[in-house]
Amino acid sequence: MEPGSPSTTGGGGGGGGGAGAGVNGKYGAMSPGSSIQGYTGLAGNGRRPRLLLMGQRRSGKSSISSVVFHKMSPTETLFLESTTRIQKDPIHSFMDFQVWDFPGQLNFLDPTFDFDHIFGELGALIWVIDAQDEYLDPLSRLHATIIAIQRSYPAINIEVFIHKVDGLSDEYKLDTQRDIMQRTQDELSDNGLDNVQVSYHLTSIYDHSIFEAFSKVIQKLIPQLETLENLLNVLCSNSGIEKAFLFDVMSKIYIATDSSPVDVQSYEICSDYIDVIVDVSEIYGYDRKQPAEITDAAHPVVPGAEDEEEQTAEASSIIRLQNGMVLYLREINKYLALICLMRKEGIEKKGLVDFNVQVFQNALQRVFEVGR
Ligand SMILES: Nc1nc2c(ncn2[C@@H]2O[C@H](COP(=O)(O)OP(=O)(O)OP(=O)(O)O)[C@@H](O)[C@H]2O)c(=O)[nH]1
Repeated sequence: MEPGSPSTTGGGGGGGGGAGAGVNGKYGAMSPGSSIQGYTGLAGNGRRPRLLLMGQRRSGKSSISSVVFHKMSPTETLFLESTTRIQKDPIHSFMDFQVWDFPGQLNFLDPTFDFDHIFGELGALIWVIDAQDEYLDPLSRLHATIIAIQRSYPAINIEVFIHKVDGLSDEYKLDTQRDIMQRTQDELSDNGLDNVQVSYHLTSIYDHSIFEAFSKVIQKLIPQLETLENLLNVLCSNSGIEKAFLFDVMSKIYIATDSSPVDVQSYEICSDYIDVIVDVSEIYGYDRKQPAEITDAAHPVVPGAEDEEEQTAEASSIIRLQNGMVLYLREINKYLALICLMRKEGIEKKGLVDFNVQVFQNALQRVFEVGR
């Protein structure tokens, strides 16, 4: 959370220390050293991955970028004007990357375009197809693009967003996806490209699907992903947590989760929880210094100001749900928050959960430090 997040520590009815049935003896404190096992090393080349948003005119590229990265409400996208030149949007978050939004009418396969300038940085090509519109033409442009870039830039992840599926029945959505996949596979095979990995996502800006799709796209670009998953697995198994997500708060993209399957409802409730926290922060938050600022000689703690502990304490919050589950949120750093879903018995040992989360947080910091 940004400085200004609420000091909701212990809020929402958490911290109950009732009879500890259910978790006794089952979970244990994590040892600080054990949690960074499985660390696999980093690319650490200091480059900013680039996400290229391409597709036909009015397919929804600018809307996607505005909703996910600029918190625009989906209905406001109705008033977006057509993009006339490449929009380069640097995103500063837990990982710096760039989003390039291409005008739909631009023919970047034209030899006058500097291919290397567009595709040279490692990243992802996100091809947006309007599923409510005629898609055969856009699909052949996608095929031509993959064929043109594959040999020179095989490391680019190709992600197809079958977009605007909010207006379609479940059956029609799946039929459309199947058709697009089949046509793409056939076309690539005919061109001798049998092994190209293309991922498909059904998306809409009117629900969580666009955030989930972006989460998957971004995760592929995080060299530490495997380590983060291992850390979350250790945290879950030691703390009675059923599902844990590490979220980038501002974009609501989850950058890692434990290896149990993601069910849409858990993801949605965690994502909604972030909205609640961000809204509360905006109203009741106060300016908190970052730890680096506090120890910085240029910014000494002013006598009489809130004490150092309060200044640096991470925001946290607990919400008990009607179905007996508990949502536990803890700020990890300026950008990231951990959100866990657990049974109410799990939170009866809140001290243990807090301790394990602290160990997880320290390990995470070390992982990112090595990355830098
Ligand atoms: N129903 C529905 N409409 C959407 C969705 N995403 C975008 N739109 C609408 O699609 C229209 C075009 O969106 P834009 O984001 O301007 O499309 P674009 O691809 O950037 O268009 P160009 O800039 O011309 O290339 C807008 O009216 C959006 O409100 C979606 O998920 N569902």
